[in-house]
Amino acid sequence: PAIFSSHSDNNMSTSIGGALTLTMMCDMKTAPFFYIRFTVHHASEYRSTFLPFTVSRLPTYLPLYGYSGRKFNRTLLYLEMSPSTFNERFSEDIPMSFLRLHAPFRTINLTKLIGTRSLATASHSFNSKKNSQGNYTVTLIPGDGIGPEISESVKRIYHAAKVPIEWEEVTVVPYLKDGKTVIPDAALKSVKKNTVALKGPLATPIGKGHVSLNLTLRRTFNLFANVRPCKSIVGYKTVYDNVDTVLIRENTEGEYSGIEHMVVDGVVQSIKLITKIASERCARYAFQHARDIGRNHVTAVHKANIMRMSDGLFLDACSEVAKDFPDVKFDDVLLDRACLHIVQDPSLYSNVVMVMPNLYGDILSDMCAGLIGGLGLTPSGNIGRDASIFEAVHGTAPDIAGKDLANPTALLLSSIMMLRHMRLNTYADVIESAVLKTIAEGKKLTRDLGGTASNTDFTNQIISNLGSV
Ligand SMILES: NC(=O)C1=CN([C@@H]2O[C@H](COP(=O)(O)OP(=O)(O)OC[C@H]3O[C@@H](n4cnc5c(N)ncnc54)[C@H](O)[C@@H]3O)[C@@H](O)[C@H]2O)C=CC1
Ligand SMILES: O=C(O)CCC(=O)C(=O)O
Repeated sequence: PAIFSSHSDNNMSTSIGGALTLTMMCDMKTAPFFYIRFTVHHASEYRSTFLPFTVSRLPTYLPLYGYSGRKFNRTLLYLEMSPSTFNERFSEDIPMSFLRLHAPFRTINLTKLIGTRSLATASHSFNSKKNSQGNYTVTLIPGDGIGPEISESVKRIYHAAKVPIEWEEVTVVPYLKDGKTVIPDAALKSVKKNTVALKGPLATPIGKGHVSLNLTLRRTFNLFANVRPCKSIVGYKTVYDNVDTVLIRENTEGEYSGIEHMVVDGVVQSIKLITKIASERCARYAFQHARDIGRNHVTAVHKANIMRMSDGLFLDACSEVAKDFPDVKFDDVLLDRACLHIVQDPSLYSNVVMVMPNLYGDILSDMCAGLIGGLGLTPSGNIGRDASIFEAVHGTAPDIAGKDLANPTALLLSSIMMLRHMRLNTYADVIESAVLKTIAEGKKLTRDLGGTASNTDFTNQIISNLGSV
């Protein structure tokens, strides 16, 4: 059962089996040693308890003497409670609104709660049941921009291939609840119930407006590992014909933690939050995935030479997890060097699973997509404990939206990852063969692949190439 019911970005949202972390802005009045009292005010009861948070000061202390004629003594504190303590202390539902934090000895003044988050510790495996018609129900989020067009293409191909899936279509539009942008309840309920979703891209306004609902979904459902494979398509000629990279991106924190604030006018601070627990579970997934796909080599990609503490922690976590996988070779490489190597000779990474912090995975996967023919071709799976959501690497492509020009391959290949996750391997194989054959034939290619076909023409060609299941 969920402990905190709210799923909004700035609220506590965690569940048994998770850990709880809090990040807060504080005015450091005296020494940075203090206890935090954590109280639960419930309609029927009042409880007050000291909780064994581990408190650490992030290296973000900014003594801005003379900068604007004032001295700033503000710092960010990061608190973490281990999963075992969390589980020991909590075994019931407690709504967020009943939680209060206190600093009892007035040594510290909590000025602002910037972010709270929870961490899942194990990955979800698919165990849903078929409905009375013999189909699995899967949530479909068509999304924005080209999303509805490419989703329609997937639906048509699935219908033609008689895949035993019934789509439960939900929209994800931002709406305000208690002053915060949240995802509609119907969408959350559907993903929670079905535990598997296929998602089109969602647009995020730049520099203003609502927060990314893509990131909100990943955090809400603890989608802690983002698997991004990228493979040259036989018969489709690019500069490289030997790309076969597999990248696992930490999906819930790092540079995408969404913890940003203005220190003073003209000075903005953005926190790259790296935790041992999130790094370890991502690394564990990467090692397990390497075993599952028959690669006996994991490489951590990082910049621990510069970000010694944050990337250093990520790297240490990977090295620690490596000890549990003695059959899998482990090494590491600096991100810039990895980029150089991949564009010079992608085959260097064709027997490896790369694992890396969030931002690096976002950028490196687009770079790999460019090597095989573009973003129209690369799929991904967001793997979590509470659910798994499959989506293309690309965005909403506003430049071609509504024109029937989009290439549906990336979403289709994401759906094929989803079918394998659901153990519907035969259907996955049939659809994959049809899409790869269509591209290799080159008769009906979308414009991003150098052809003149519309999405509809391309989809029709895939359908005509479907073998019998
Ligand atoms: N996971 C998600 O939902 C993601 C959402 N976005 C959002 O998407 C919006 C647009 O972002 P952009 O930077 O323009 O990136 P984009 O990936 O939407 O487009 C980049 C370029 O690739 C092309 N492209 C992308 N997908 C294609 C496809 N299936 N077929 C043919 N061409 C394709 C576009 O036409 C464009 O020229 C933004 O609001 C961004 O925040 C971006 C990346 C991921
Ligand atoms: O959320 C967005 O709009 C962009 C997200 C993105 O590029 C990603 O993390 O895959």
